[in-house]
Amino acid sequence: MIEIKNLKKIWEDDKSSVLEDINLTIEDGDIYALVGRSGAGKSTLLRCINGLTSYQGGSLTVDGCEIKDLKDKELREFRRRVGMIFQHFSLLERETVCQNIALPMQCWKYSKEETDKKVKELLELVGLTDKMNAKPKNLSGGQKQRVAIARALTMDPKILLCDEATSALDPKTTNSILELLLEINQKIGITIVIVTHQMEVVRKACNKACILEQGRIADEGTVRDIFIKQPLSLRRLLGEEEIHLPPRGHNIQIAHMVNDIRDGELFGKMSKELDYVFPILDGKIQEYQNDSMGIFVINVDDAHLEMVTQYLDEHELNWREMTDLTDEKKGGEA
Ligand SMILES: Nc1ncnc2c1ncn2[C@@H]1O[C@H](COP(=O)(O)OP(=O)(O)OP(=O)(O)O)[C@@H](O)[C@H]1O
Repeated sequence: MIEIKNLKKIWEDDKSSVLEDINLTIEDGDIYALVGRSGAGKSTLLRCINGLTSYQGGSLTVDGCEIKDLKDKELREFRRRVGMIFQHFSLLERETVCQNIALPMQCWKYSKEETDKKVKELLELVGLTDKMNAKPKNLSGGQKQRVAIARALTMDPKILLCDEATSALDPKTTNSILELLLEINQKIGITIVIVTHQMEVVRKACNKACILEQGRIADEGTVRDIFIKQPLSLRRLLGEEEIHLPPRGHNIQIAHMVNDIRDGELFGKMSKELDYVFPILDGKIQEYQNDSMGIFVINVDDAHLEMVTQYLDEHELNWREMTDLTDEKKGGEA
């Protein structure tokens, strides 16, 4: 378990604060997303977790062990158990796939026999057995990331840190890498922490997330709750300011998990029961780990606002009025 309490980090050079009062818990087996705008402090927080950068206040423990108290040798030992992958894969171009994967075991002086056995297992896990003798320059981006994942798993880490690991990949390849990460998470129970700016990565792969804004946690919780409640921080991140809505009436956004809708077609039923026809301005279904979420925007006139919002509350549907990003009515918090 990774426990972070009141964490504070200041850059030494200019004494600027980059992380302030960070509190979060990442349970064993979580796939946890750290999201936020560029410069919010995501990579810095990730680097605090594996001791690549220090922190000045608060506490960061991994399985009860305070990272900033670790001496050099202990820190090296700790890092063996934390794998890391990056956006640009960081492979050695002159070495083959096999040699790249074997690298950490060679550094730690494992026997050739043990190394070969492990590399073979990992090649199978990441689906690259047929590319074992290829050089990175002859691999696609997705294949390179598979090699990097295999290399990160050689020392049987308990934690895998992913820093924008799918940002350089096309959507289809991103999906295949996410499927691999989910498979690894389920097969070996590894905890995965993902820094990303890709919301589809958060929705498809992660069970929990934290939104960082200027070095502070703006929102934190299960991915399902964050996306269904659509907090201000998420909308700022999604750039909702740019959506143009009708100036008349009330634009109500409704979010629900598809599995939660038991009574068939939601809006037809609502319109019939309320005897009120309203326009649906926008609607999309987004894929989540084990479900899909419907997000719709309807426009309601003044006279029917109370009736509609009461209906939504009674049916425990998450809704909010899309006014501006700071002042809004909200329901469905239950
Ligand atoms: N060594 C450093 N010294 C001083 N400031 C730094 C240093 N490294 C990073 N920063 C600053 O700290 C802030 C957070 O950086 P960080 O890389 O953690 O952000 P991020 O959320 O990961 O951003 P991005 O999504 O662009 O990678 C930024 O303002 C950055 O300029």
